[in-house]
Amino acid sequence: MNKVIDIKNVDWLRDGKVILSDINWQVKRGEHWAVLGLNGSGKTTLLNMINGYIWPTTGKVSVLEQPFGKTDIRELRKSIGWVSSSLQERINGTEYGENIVVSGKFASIGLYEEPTVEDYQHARELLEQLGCSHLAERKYQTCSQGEKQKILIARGLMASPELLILDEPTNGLDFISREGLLAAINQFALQDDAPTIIFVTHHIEEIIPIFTNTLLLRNGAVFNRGKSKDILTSENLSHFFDIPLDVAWRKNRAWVTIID
Ligand SMILES: Nc1ncnc2c1ncn2[C@@H]1O[C@H](COP(=O)(O)OP(=O)(O)OP(=O)(O)O)[C@@H](O)[C@H]1O
Repeated sequence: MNKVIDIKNVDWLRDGKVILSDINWQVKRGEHWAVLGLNGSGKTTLLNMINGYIWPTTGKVSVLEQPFGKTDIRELRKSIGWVSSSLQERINGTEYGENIVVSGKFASIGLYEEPTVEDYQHARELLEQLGCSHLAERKYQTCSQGEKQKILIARGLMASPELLILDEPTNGLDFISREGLLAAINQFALQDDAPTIIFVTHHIEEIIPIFTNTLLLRNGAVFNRGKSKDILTSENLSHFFDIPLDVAWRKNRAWVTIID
């Protein structure tokens, strides 16, 4: 399978207002993308569409080569892992880390089906890959924000998805925890069997090297998309944010300063 996401000429209108406008975006297997945009630029709306929660007003959407309109969206969702802050709010705090991870297999919040010994083994392997095996036996409510995010990412990986969407996973993290989480994501993404990752952020410096490609969204439209090295330049981002910016690349990441 080559095209993980294929969005063609998509508009989405609500209450007479254009929320997404002429979106064209293709994600191929082997690529990992960052999606960058200010508040209200349409990032969540776009993710809702990729997950089949909303339908394009015009245009075509195909995910994992399943054209919307001709596919069972609920079946398709089993191949998509989605980690968002709204998920975080729905987790039962008294539940243990490994149970939360295992629940990802059933796409449920609690455990309604009986997991197997292999499921628990897989959950522990995922926690280990994210550098947090010790959280398996910890109650969720006793975990730090960064630890909670790692548990939720492991949960998102439990069903071995082909596409993993991380919607602002660093929200609420201090900079040390944030770097820890980004390092874990980077390392995980380098594995051969890693899913395609879409990483939504407000922060340019969070676009770590595995995010080879970047989509810039502004006012519900694609401002620019392509190789992160070409997209994250002083000139481009100054136009994008409409403010003079200087971008310095350090350790394969773009760091931004506002020029006064
Ligand atoms: N169901 C809806 N009905 C009307 N307007 C909507 C609806 N969903 C989103 N919008 C509007 O569409 C715009 C884009 O919203 P969206 O949540 O996609 O932005 P975002 O980039 O995810 O923002 P943030 O970074 O703040 O999460 C906003 O102006 C929002 O108010």
